[in-house]
Amino acid sequence: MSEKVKVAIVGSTGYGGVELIRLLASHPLAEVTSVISSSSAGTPITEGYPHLIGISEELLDDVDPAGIKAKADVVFLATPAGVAAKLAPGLLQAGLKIIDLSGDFRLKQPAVYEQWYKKPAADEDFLQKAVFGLAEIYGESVKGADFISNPGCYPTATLLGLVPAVKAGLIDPATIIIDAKSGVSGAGRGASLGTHYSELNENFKAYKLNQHQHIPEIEMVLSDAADKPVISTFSTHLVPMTRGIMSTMYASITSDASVSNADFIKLYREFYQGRPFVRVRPEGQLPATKEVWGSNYCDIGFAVDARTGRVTIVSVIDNLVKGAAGQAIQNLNLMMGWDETLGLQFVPVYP
Ligand SMILES: NC(=O)C1=CN([C@@H]2O[C@H](COP(=O)(O)OP(=O)(O)OC[C@H]3O[C@@H](n4cnc5c(N)ncnc54)[C@H](OP(=O)(O)O)[C@@H]3O)[C@@H](O)[C@H]2O)C=CC1
Ligand SMILES: CC(=O)N[C@@H](CCC(=O)OP(=O)(O)O)C(=O)O
Repeated sequence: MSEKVKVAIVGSTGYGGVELIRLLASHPLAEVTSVISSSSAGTPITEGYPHLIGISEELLDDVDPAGIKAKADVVFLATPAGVAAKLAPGLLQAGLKIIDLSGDFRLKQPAVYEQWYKKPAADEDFLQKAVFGLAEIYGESVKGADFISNPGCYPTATLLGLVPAVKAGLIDPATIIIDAKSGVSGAGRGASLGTHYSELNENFKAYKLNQHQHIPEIEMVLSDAADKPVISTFSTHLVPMTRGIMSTMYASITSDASVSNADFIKLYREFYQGRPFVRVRPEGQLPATKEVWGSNYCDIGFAVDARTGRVTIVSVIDNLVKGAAGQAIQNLNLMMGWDETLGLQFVPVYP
């Protein structure tokens, strides 16, 4: 029996971090050997997260590259924007493999990162080294990579819903409008005015319109798929629920001939053949967030409107699983040359 790969998590006390602990607890080939905190080293993680009693009893470790290397082979960075940019070079130099869940290494041009994230970008050499880990689109470059940048939650739902149609030229990329909604865990565990109960409950609000930091990430991949520059409108909304993202996307169909839902379904099923985490819904069935809750699935459905010549594409994920920790473990599996479904073969929690 081979030894398990040892994994450390920086930012383990955040929502992405505890979701990694939850999922890795049943991974057959990986084990969490260090949970790390910049503010609570020396205390048990179960103090803040009693649901982990009996699962993660280790005391929280300091953020120290040499100490991490002594305990682990791979490190997940589940930290706020700006932290991984500073930490990753030292961790790579210490010989660790990295999977970064933040936005710090997704955009390849420092000026673009600084424009949208309003923070200094990572060193350009390291930006170029990091592989963008959207496995269903860039799987070949993810396999065996040492440094993976996990895609954002909204871009994951959005890009899996759009790339096949853009690549095939079935929709006009210039007409794409993306209307996305997220549950509040997408904002992390920290309390804020906009996310506390009385601001959120029985409320539904748009935020960061035309300013969201995921806009350049979405445009980067759409431009790659279209093989020409694409810009699009991307609007985000906060929904009073804990988990889930729904991306509803509108675009004009390019073909003069009548294109049907069945044509989209066929195209997407062929595109995602052999990709276990994308489920293309049958004719007339649109996915809902609860149908992927707690799972690594992205479910996609279509509604072609012959009257307007447009298609509406609906794509849903659980932001903490396929949008963060689950996708990061999928990337760990590919990094290590394992089956990409290891430790992720669970059924959505329903109802
Ligand atoms: N929530 C989601 O659905 C998704 C989140 N992401 C991204 O993943 C990352 C983590 O998100 P999330 O877990 O929600 O965020 P949280 O705010 O819940 O957690 C972030 C954690 O980072 C740690 N941290 C803060 N500052 C530092 C620092 N200077 N050095 C080391 N650790 C630090 C904190 O723990 P401590 O004080 O103990 O160190 C904190 O618990 C973010 O970049 C986020 O944008 C990506 C996709 C989806
Ligand atoms: C609901 C909510 O607030 N969601 C966050 C998602 C942040 C995120 O995941 O940020 P990075 O991918 O850039 O790390 C937001 O819209 O900013």
